[in-house]
Order: sequence, then structure tokens, then C-alpha cells
Amino acid sequence: MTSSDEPTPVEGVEDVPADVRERHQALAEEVRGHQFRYYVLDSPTISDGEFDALLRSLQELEDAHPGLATPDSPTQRVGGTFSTEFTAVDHLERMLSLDNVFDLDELQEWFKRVEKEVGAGTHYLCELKIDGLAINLLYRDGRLVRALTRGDGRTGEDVTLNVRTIDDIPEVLTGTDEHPVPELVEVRGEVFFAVEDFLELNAKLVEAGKPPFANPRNTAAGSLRQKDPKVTASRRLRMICHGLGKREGFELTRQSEAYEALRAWGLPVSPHTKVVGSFEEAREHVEHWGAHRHDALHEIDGVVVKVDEVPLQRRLGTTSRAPRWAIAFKYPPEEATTTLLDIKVQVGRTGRVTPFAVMEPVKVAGSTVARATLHNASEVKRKGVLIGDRIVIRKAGDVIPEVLGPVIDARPDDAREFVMPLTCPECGHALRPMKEGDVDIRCPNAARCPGQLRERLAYLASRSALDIEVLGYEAAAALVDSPVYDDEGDLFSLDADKLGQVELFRTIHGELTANAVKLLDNLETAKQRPLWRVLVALSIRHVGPTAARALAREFGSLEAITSASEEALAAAEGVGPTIALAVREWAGTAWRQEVVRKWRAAGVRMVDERDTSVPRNLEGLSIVVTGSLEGFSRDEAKEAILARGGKAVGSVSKKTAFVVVGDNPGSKADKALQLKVPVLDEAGFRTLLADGPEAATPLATVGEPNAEDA
Ligand SMILES: NC(=O)c1ccc[n+]([C@@H]2O[C@H](COP(=O)([O-])OP(=O)(O)OC[C@H]3O[C@@H](n4cnc5c(N)ncnc54)[C@H](O)[C@@H]3O)[C@@H](O)[C@H]2O)c1
Ligand SMILES: [Zn+2]
Repeated sequence: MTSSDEPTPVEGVEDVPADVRERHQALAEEVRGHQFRYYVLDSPTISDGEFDALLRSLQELEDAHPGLATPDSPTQRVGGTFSTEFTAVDHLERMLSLDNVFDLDELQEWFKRVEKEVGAGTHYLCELKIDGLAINLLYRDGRLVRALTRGDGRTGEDVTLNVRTIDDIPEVLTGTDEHPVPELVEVRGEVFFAVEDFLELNAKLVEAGKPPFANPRNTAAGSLRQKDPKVTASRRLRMICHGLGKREGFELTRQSEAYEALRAWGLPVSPHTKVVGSFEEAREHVEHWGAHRHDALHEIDGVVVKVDEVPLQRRLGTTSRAPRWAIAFKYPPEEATTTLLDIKVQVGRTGRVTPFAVMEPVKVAGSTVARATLHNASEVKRKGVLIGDRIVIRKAGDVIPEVLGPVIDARPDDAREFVMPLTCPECGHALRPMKEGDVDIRCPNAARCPGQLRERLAYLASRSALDIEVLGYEAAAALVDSPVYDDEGDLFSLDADKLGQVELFRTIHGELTANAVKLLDNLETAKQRPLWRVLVALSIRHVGPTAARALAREFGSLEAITSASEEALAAAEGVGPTIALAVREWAGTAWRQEVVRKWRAAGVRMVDERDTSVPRNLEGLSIVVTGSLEGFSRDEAKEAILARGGKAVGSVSKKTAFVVVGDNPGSKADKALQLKVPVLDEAGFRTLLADGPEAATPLATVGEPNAEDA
């Protein structure tokens, strides 16, 4: 939003064409409506990204027709108002909003404008933009006397009683020699939910059969703005300071200094602020936090850059809605609203039929999303979404998109409930639970259902199975649809001639594509993979990489696994009854054994040569690896333990023999100390692998067992 820096409009409202004026007025009304829903009701019907886009359109209209930018336009005001539920009280000094930029070019423009005004050599404070709600705390002689929401910037809502329930906010300020308690100060900051606390709150709600909250920001706003402070007290709200308003009895020259003072007084400030000297450095901060968006305690929607020198802040001044000395860089929003056009079902690798949302394509977290899984029919019920609803979806980074729930207030009259189909959408077989008591329904046509064939083939080629690089989802679909592939049994007998019959693998001149040639090569390599990968590729129920490794380690060949009794399988280390039963079922299915026969004939290796150079010196020991090791990836450390007969386990218990601790180990290391489990560093781990448990010296001395234990 840049227009506020431009000269006073010469054009009056009356000069603007009537149709543009009407459009502007309608848009401004729409924006005000959303502001009311957001700030007063804590229940928006559109996402923040969509709201920002609306406000931007309004701004663009005003840029083209400056006469429209009257003082009552939402672009010229601090967005928000107050409800009658609370007493309205004026701030001593106005609380402003922030101007936004949405890309680095715009951010650089802002730096240029600032430097033009105040010269080079300015310092900039880079901070995280906490996605919460603004609060204004008034301390007189070090005592908290009042807490107000931002409201319209001049007048806020008195939420003092509620704020007193927040642990982070001191009733009485402490002081130091350097930073004595001031006579009067307005402290500005953000009240928010830590992501972890928010998830915990939601888990509890779901457990109690209640609908979960949509996101931490609106939940924090709703929790703070409760009529009954007891409700607020029951929610774990937090606060971080990011500015000052009116102050008496002290002076400051830098904003960063203000944070030191706030800290000295006992107020919470962010550990993630940084003073920089240039746009380049600010850009690094922006890029770093763009990539680590979920590493902070709270959600962030951007980075705020502020001129650090207070006299320069004064010189730059403010517009009617925001300081000119600060700017918010906003990341692409992770939530969006869209229309749920339909709910369809897809067939998975094991025949499980899962519903998924078909949505009007919408941009979220930088990519366009049109589908999202809904997991199962009861999940659709639990989320309460109807076909035709406006829905809120979320996509955080690389995570798959998720439907959060419907916007009930925007539900159309003809919205209808989803009904799970009775037959497979791929092959028409009647769907049913495979066992009594199963919640999932499946397509029983495992051998020939095109959906299952396609999913199994794509899975078989994935990194956790045979790792056949060029065989992705598209290639899998093409093969399954072609006459040369009936099932997995045909995979290793594919040759140039057969691939030539698949359109995807043929150029327009009728030759094999480069990918086809590569696929044949990949298949040769795949034949030599270790046994556990072959087991994963066979899609035996419950046999993922971990179980496959256990089976391979205990039995050594596919032959031995196929002929082992259920008891022998169940008794094997790391296998157990569920997997044993699944293996026997698999071994008893004719078409599946036919696949094995064909693979064997094609030369797929189905025996592990036991590496006798590796000692079996960790037999029966449970070992936890936590944090990152320099010389081992997660998988390598695991393999090394398994190869020696040990168990690589995920959580620390009294039964754990050793905890290996790398960099940034987290809570597992603490747990080890607490339970007095021996802790090894990387060097100790190497000794353990080479020479066994007796040789490894723990880092922390294990306490002598006390008298009662002895
Ligand atoms: N979905 C909707 O219908 C709807 C409606 C209205 C507003 N909104 C959303 O609300 C926000 C607009 O509100 P806004 O006017 O508060 O503007 P803003 O979010 O762009 O930024 C201003 C606010 O940022 C906060 N902030 C967080 N960290 C800060 C830091 N380190 N330093 C300084 N300030 C910091 C302050 O409280 C300040 O008031 C936008 O994200 C907008 O999308 C959504
Ligand atoms: Zn089917």
C-alpha cells in the first residue's frame, strides 16, 4: 500500500465516474464486513490472503482515482472496531497497523524510500510478524492498570481482567539500575497461542467430541475476548512485546534498546529479532524465516522490518493507518477458502477406498491446489463438510493440503451430504470391509483392480521400495492401462519391444523415449536390491520398510519367509502376530505367488548374502539414536544397529540399552538422563558398533543404584 506516500489528491470524489465510485463503495463495504467478522466476531468467512487481496484491489482503485481515498476508506484506517461486550477505552497514543509488501522488489522499494528520506547508515530491526492479536498494556509506576485490544486504533476494548490471567504478562514490572521502572508506559505486543498448545487444545476438544478450532490466531482472539475471564484463564495464551506507545520518565534512542528495557522489566520479548544495516541483510532474514516458518513457537505470517533509530522514526512519521518507518513482508498465505465441488473416492494400494475433496482450484502456500484427501467417511462426518460448502483449506510448506472445515455462515441451501459409494470406482466390484470390525471398506479385487495395480506399481518403484527412478505415477498409470502389463509379475520381463507398445514410451517417430531406455536400465539395477526392498515391493499388508528389514534379517531369503509357519514368523524378533498372519495370507494367495515365481525367473535377487564381516554384537539390545550425527544418516545408523542384531527404537524407556546423542538432540536425551539410560556420543556409538556394549563408555555417568534398588 503505497498511495499514502503520494501527494494529496487533487481529484475530488465527484470527479470519479459513477460506475467506479459504485464499485469502490461496494468493495469498501465488503471489506468492512470482513473486518467486523474478523475483529469483532472472531469468525472470518474468508482467508487472510483473500482479505489482503480485497484490500489491495481497493487500494488499486484508489491509486487510479485518488479522489476515492477519503478518510473513511478502509485503506486509510486501522482495520477493526470494538464490540459492546467490552468497555471502550481510548489508547493514550494511537495504535497503528502496518503497511504490507508481498515480494522482495516491493521490500527493496521501501528501503529506497526510507533511505531517500533519512539517508544511508540507518539500522533496521528485523522481527517475526507474530500471527496473533495486538494488545496494549498500560503500566503506571510499574503496575499493570489496563489492557486494551487495538480496536480502531484510537479506542480499544478493555480486556484487563482477561489479560491478568496470562502468565507471560507481569502484574508488576521489575527494574534494574540501567533500566529502572518507568512512571508510565504503554507496552504493545501480540497475544497468541503457541502452535503446540493450540494442537493440544484441539486434541482435547476432539477427544471430548467437540469440534476443533480452525487456527491459532482466531482461537487466541476468541479466547482473549471472553466475557468470563475464567474461560480465558483455561486457555494457555502467551504474549510477546513488539513496541511501545506513550511513555513518561524515560527516553530511548533505538527500538532495539526498548526491547532490552522491556526484558529488564520482566516482559517477554522475541529471541528472533536482529538488527541489520542493509536491504541485503534484511532479505536474508526474510528468506531464512520463509524456509523456517514453522520453527518458531508461534505462527508467523511474515517479517516486520523497522527503522531502529527512534529520532529517524519520528522524522519518517506515520500515515493515518501505519508508520512509515516500518513495513511488513508477508509470506504466501497457508490457508485459503474455496468451494468444495465434490467428494470423490479413490482406491489405494491395499484396496482401501478413501474419499477426497475436489475443489475449485485455489492458490495456497505458493501452489495451486484442487484436491485434498479426506481419509475416510467418518473423517468427512467429523469435519462436517457438505458438498457445495465454502471450505477452509491449509497447506503448510511441503505438507499435503488438508481440509480444515466448512465456513458454516456461508453454507448454500443446496449443500448436500457425501454418501460413500457401494462399488469400486475403478473396477465396479462391491466394496466391503475385509474383516469383521474393519472401519475401512475395500475393493476386494486385489489382483485386477486397475486402481490397486497402479498404486502398487507406483509404490513398488518408490524410494522406500525398489527405487526405480523413472517409474513415477504417470508411468505406472500408463503401464497398467497398456496391454503389456497385467500385474507386477510382468514388470521384470518388460523389454524394448513391449515398452514400444506403450504410448507414453514412444516418440512421435515410433522410437523408444529416453525414459523408456532408462527404465530398462533401472529395472536391471532393481533386480539386485537387498531382500527387504523386494519384500516392500511385494505390497504384503503391514510389511513396510521396518517389518521388511526384520523379516529379511531373521529369515535371510524369500524362500524361508514363504515357507515359515505362522508361529515361526510371529516368534521372530521385530515381526509379531499381525505381520505373521499377513505374510501367511500373502503366501497362500495363488496370484501373488505367481508374481514371485516370475520375478525369480527374471533374475530378481531374493536372498541376502549375510555380511560376515559385521559382528552380531548388539543382539537383543534396544538403541535410540536422537539428534543428527555427522558420519551417519538416520537410515545408516539404523542399518548399522540392525545389521548387528540390535533394535533401533524410537522412544526411550527403562528397557533402552543406549541412547546415542547427536547435535540438537531434544527431549529424548533428557529422558535418558532421567531414566539413567547410558548416553553415547558419536565416538561412543562407533565403539559400540565395533566392539560391543562392554567397550562403549557412556558420556554421563550412570548413577549408582540406590539402596532400595540394590
Ligand atoms: N480473513 C478476514 O476476513 C480478515 C479480515 C480482516 C483482517 N484480516 C487479517 O488481519 C490482518 C490485518 O490486520 P492488521 O491491520 O492488524 O494488519 P497486519 O496484520 O498487516 O499487521 C499489523 C499488526 O501486526 C502485528 N504484529 C505482529 N508482529 C509484529 C511485530 N513484530 N512488530 C509490529 N507489529 C507486529 C501488530 O499487532 C500489528 O497491529 C491481516 O493479516 C488480514 O489478512 C483478515
Ligand atoms: Zn476396484
